[in-house]
Order: sequence, then structure tokens, then C-alpha cells
Amino acid sequence: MKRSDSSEREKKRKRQKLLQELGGQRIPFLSPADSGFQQLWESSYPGLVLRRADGLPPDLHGRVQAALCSLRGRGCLLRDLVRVRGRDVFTSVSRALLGLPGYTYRYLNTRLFTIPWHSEEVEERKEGEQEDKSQGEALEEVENKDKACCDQELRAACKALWELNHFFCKDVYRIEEASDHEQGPKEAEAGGGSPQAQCSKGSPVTAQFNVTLLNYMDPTTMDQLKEEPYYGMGKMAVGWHHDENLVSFSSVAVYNYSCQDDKVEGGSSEDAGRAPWRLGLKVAWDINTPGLAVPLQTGDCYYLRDDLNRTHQHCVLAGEAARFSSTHRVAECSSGTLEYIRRRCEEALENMSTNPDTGARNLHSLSPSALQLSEEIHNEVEFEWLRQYWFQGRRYSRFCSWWNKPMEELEESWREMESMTQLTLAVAEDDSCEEQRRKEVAEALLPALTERQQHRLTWKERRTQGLRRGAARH
Ligand SMILES: O=C(O)CCC(=O)C(=O)O
Ligand SMILES: [Fe+2]
Repeated sequence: MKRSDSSEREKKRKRQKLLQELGGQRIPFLSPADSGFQQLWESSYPGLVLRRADGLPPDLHGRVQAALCSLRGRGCLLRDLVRVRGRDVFTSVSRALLGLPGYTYRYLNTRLFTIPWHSEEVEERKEGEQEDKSQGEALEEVENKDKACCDQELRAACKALWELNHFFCKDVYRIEEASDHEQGPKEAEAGGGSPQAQCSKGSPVTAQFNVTLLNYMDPTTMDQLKEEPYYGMGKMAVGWHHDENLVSFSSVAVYNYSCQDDKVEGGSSEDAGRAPWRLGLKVAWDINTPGLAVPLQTGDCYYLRDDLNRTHQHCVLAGEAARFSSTHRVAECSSGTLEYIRRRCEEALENMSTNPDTGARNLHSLSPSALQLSEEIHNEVEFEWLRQYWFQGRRYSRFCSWWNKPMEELEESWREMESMTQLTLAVAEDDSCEEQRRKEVAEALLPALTERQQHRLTWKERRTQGLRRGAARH
């Protein structure tokens, strides 16, 4: 928390310095109709690749667009109450996270939990292994577990986005391969060759996308979108930012879908007459390089490759129609999966045993390092997992039960850690205990307990604010 506060202050200083240097002037930006657009793209935005709609299989468009609409229809897309510069704000866009089962994505002090996507692979593997009883049964268990968590409509929607994810993995891999050999065009050619590489085998440059963050916004229902401040690009649906919590140098792939169901009268072609949504790009902390504004039609995709996400910032400029995007990412999940946090809990609980007859609990070691470790894990499971999950009002459990059981288990582990803290405190307060030992135990506890106290206050504040504003969520 402290670290992110100071980096927020740092950013604020930089932002103010930039605005000061600009002194009310606007930095130029180029759109496709402007001369020099292509050169600027090639020289200053080399990691941006556009994949126009006709480069994707037509039936995939159909499935993905139907999936996005049905996820929205089911109420899966919600505005996140995120924490920016110590304040809670609702995102302008409504969002949902889909991805590998048990994965999470953390942004703006908020951890989102995946609605698991259902891959064909699991189903095919099961069919192929019908003969082998034990394996078949094991897979069935996995599959049933996944399948039972949401109904058929949601499963189909998740599967469509998984298919899109699979397409992106292959396509980005193919582009990486090609760019190793030549400086190809930035606009990927339609149907440009069949991808040789299997995404699931991974590649040295592109890890698999493991999550997608879906976005939705209908600009006609938003009364106060911010104006883009540096270039005068127009209203922003998502302000300038770097994507957080990604594996370094990993790509981001985005599918753009502007809704057409409420077509303008007389408009024959899809987005006829309506201002399109645009992607805005700028070089981070730079006021000399012109910005780039790239209009997106329905079905168009773009990729941010290499370290473009680090060296540049992007924003989303609102068009006139309602619009979805599916933003596929390689989330940095070394401490962001259910498997990880379960392992951590086990590690903490190893220091306590319960007498099966009496139920009496006992700590194995009172060494400062053992105590510190379990108290740190205690904080981690409480603040990074349980409170994050509760705070979002168990947003998915209405339509997907995947996280219910794991969260109950984590809560149970947390309860055990609470009794570990009690046992440790009892030692620190025990008069019959050697003075030196008591001091050592108290000192080992203090930092984690202080942090716990501060975090509990912050979360209490977030909860009160959140409850007050909860009605504005959808
Ligand atoms: O919707 C888009 O095109 C991108 C959204 C975005 O930048 C994000 O979700 O991080
Ligand atoms: Fe982004």
C-alpha cells in the first residue's frame, strides 16, 4: 500500500510537470487521414499491430459477439470500485475477468477472480480417453467441477472467448516469428498464412494469454467522460495508462466490438455515420512525439507487442455506439493463482498442530522467522484474497460457483491462522515465560500485526464507501 502511494505521488509530480511544460498548449496527434501517420506509426509506435476484422474467421466473430452480449445480458459485467490515489472510484467501463480456472488479475488495488473459460481441449481429451477408466474418471471430475460452476449459456460464452484467446495466441506467435526475420507491415495481412506454431507449446517470446478482461460501455448513458488532456483527442472511456500486472515484454491482444443492433436510421453499413471508437497511444512522459489515434471498426483487433506497454501509454477514446472489448493478457501470476495461495496457507499452517483427542492446538516453533512467515501469510490471505473477494460482493457467485468452495477453504485456513496469532500472543503475554523469549516473540509479531491493523482500517473505509455507492454499480 505504502509503495503504491509513493509511486502515485511520483506520477502526480510527473503529470503536473508535463502539464506545466505544455502551458495550456496541445501536443499534435495523427489519425490515418493525416499525412505522416504511417511513418509516425513505424518510427515511434513499432509494437502496435492492427489485425483488421477480415483477418479472423467469420464464424468466430459471430460466436464472440454473441458471447459478449450474453455475458452482458446475464449481468456479468460490472463497474469496478477501484482505488486510485487513496480514493475509491468506479471505473467508467463495466468489466468481467475470464481466464484459466483459479487465476486472478490485479489492477488498481483490486484483485479480480476469473470466471473460468471452458476449453475444447478438456472435452476432446475426455472423449479420446474413454477407454482408460481411471484417467477418464479423473478428467470427468475436473470437467464436472468446471461445468457445474455455471450453466450452458455461460459455458458457451466462456468457450467462445477461449477460442478467441486461442486465435490470438497463434496469431501473435506468428507475428513474433515473422518479425524476427523482417520488418513487416504493422497492419497484419488478412488471412496471412497459417500459423505453424502451437500456442499451447509456448514460445520463448510469447507466453500464453491466461486471462481476458472484458470491457463494456454505452457512452449515451455516461454523462461525465473526461476530455483527453494532452492532445485534445476527445472523450476518454479509459484514461491514459500502462496495463499492470503483466509478464514483462508480453503482448496484449484486444478485440473491438461496437454494437450495431441499434443502427442509425438509413445507415446501411455497420457503423455508418457514427463516430468510431479509437485507440489512443502516446510515448510515456514525452511531449515531443505526436500521439496516435487509431479508429477501430467492429471486429478489428490490435496487439500491443514487445515492451510497448511499458514504454508507451494507451487510452480508449469513446465513439458514439455502445462497445465491448476483450483484452487478452499474460497476467503475472506467480502469486496470483489459487494453487499458489493454497500452498502458502499450507506452509503457514505447518507450524501448528491440533491434538486429535483434545482439540488442543500447539505451535511447533517460536523462532522469529517461523512466526513472521505465518503472520505474513495470514495478512496475504486476508487482504489479497478474502477481503478482495468479499469486497466485490462475491460478484460472480450469482452465476458461477467456481470460487465458492476454494474461498470457504481459504477462510478456514485464515481462521486457523487467527488461532496461531492468539497462541503467539499468549506466549508474549505469559508471565511465567522467560523475559528474553517473550520479547523476541513480541518483536517478531509486531510488524505484521501493525500492517494488519492498518489494512483492516483501509478495508473498513473501502467497505463503508463501497456500500454507500454500491447502487451505482451496473
Ligand atoms: O478497450 C480497449 O481497447 C482497451 C482497454 C484497456 O486499455 C484496458 O482494459 O486496459
Ligand atoms: Fe489497457
